Amino acid sequence: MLIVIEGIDGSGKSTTAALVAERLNDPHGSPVHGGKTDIGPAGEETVARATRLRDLIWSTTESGTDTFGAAHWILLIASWYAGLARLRPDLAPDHPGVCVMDGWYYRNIAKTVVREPLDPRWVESLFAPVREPDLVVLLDVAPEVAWSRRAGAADTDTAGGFKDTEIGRWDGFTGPPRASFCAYQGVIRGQLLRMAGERGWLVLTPDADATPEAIADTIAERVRTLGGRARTPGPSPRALRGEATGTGPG
Ligand SMILES: Nc1ncnc2c1ncn2[C@@H]1O[C@H](COP(=O)(O)OP(=O)(O)OP(=O)(O)O)[C@@H](O)[C@H]1O
Ligand SMILES: Cc1cn([C@H]2C[C@H](O)[C@@H](COP(=O)(O)O)O2)c(=O)[nH]c1=O
Repeated sequence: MLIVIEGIDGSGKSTTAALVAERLNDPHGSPVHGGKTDIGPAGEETVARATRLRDLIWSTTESGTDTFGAAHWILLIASWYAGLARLRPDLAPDHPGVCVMDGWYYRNIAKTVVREPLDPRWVESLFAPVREPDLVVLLDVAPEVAWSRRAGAADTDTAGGFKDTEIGRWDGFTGPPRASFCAYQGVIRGQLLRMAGERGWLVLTPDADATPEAIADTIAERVRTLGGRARTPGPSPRALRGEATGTGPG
């Protein structure tokens, strides 16, 4: 079973995903908590190739503007996910265990269609080889909340821990870092909510003071409810996800 925690930058995806994995029992072994950049077990040559691609996407120094363009980036990212689907046994469609991923490619699609007027159907089609999760949980956190957690509430003039791309510098947002982050991430949040509606994700809108543990408890409970049914013939995982759409703690 593949569970994905999605949300804007800094919304708490990795914190929550780790806690959800801790809370789930799995007869096939311990639930795995993973990140999209984890390669998994592989030979030296494969690891070297994957590392080069990963660094090209996530570890290269990004200048203040996007030199290469949204199509370039999304093609690289689609290439990463196509390979990952084959490298990571826990992401294989027939893997019996539970994997909780912090983030998937959805945020990349959102950023791409915000950046340039590319055909959204073409952008989405690039990810056709990638496994569809059994459940996607959108942590619908306000950008102001995400900013204050990471950068500090009073810190408006420095970028805190956020990258230029997260502050919207590639997307024409030029103001002080906090204002730019909130404006840009507000647009991305809107795109993610649109995708949630179209794809039947579970949308959680936690109170700003909801603890990660409380949020993880809610998600784990929802997964337990879905888990048994998702493995039995009958309603498709998509139908089950649609059934689960709603709001959560807070
Ligand atoms: N419910 C919460 N309440 C308070 N702080 C939280 C909560 N969830 C996460 N945090 C804190 O917010 C910050 C960002 O969380 P985290 O790194 O999990 O977000 P993320 O969505 O994975 O970020 P990124 O998009 O950069 O990968 C961290 O400092 C984390 O400890
Ligand atoms: C299309 C597009 C791509 N990127 C690129 C540049 C960054 O290296 C990574 C960041 O990905 P993450 O999953 O959000 O960490 O993707 C981007 O930042 N914005 C875009 O619109």
